[in-house]
Amino acid sequence: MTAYQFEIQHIHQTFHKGTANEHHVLKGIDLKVKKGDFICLIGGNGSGKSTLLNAISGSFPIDEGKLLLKQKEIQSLKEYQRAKFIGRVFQDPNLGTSPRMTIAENLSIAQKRGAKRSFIKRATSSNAVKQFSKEVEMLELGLENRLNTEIGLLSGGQRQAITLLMSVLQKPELLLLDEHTAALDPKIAKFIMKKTNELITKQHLTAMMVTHNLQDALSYGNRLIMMQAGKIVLDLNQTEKEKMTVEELYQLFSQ
Ligand SMILES: Nc1ncnc2c1ncn2[C@@H]1O[C@H](COP(=O)(O)OP(=O)(O)OP(=O)(O)O)[C@@H](O)[C@H]1O
Repeated sequence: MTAYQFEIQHIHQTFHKGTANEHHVLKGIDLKVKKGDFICLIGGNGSGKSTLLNAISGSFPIDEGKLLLKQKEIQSLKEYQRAKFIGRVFQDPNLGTSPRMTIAENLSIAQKRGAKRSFIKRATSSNAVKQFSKEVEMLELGLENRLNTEIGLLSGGQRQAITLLMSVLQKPELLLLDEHTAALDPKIAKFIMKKTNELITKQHLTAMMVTHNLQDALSYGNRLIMMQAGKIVLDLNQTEKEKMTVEELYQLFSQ
């Protein structure tokens, strides 16, 4: 029997239950994810992609179903508890970092999640800085020389690169990327996508990435999932993905 890294078992989610605005957004989602799977998740506006990632990370308690991470049920855990093993990057580069803290301090928070601030200060003044410097260097943005710069002074692209690094610093059991390049200019978006792929492959991370870029969805990862109206309607493996063209995928998307 395959031991999956992550399993979604029959998730349902309805918002505004019992009111005129009742909306059944996730309609019985099932998914088995192997360790090292890098899944691209596509689907039209409002199909439920972000809601699915929110359900996984614990933004709200799910109505029905189970979430199993390495065979342990996590659906009852609070969002902050899941954050210890689930990394997340959002579309907005302003989310996920503390703007008034330096790059080093932000990285320190990511590394010592849950530690007291005094500990974070000590960590940034010790060998940790050297280690951060090495990690930041791989982003190839020259930010290793600006570790004491406040995050709020960085450009959106630089900030998103740091957020990405922070999300993988503790080697998450599952990494969730929600259109994390969508707010960036095309050049930096391409660069961040390349770095994302490098980080995921190098660390053999298990990841789910929401994207509206069909080319990225075909180029990256080993599996492609499409959602429509709260259901998974397409699930392609690596071989099927390699055979598919953007035009063919677009046709399926538009059905
Ligand atoms: N917390 C919430 N309360 C009420 N409705 C919600 C909530 N979260 C999501 N929805 C609704 O669920 C539906 C699906 O939204 P979701 O953001 O998951 O779609 P999506 O596939 O990520 O879309 P997009 O591509 O536009 O980001 C939408 O109609 C949205 O308004």
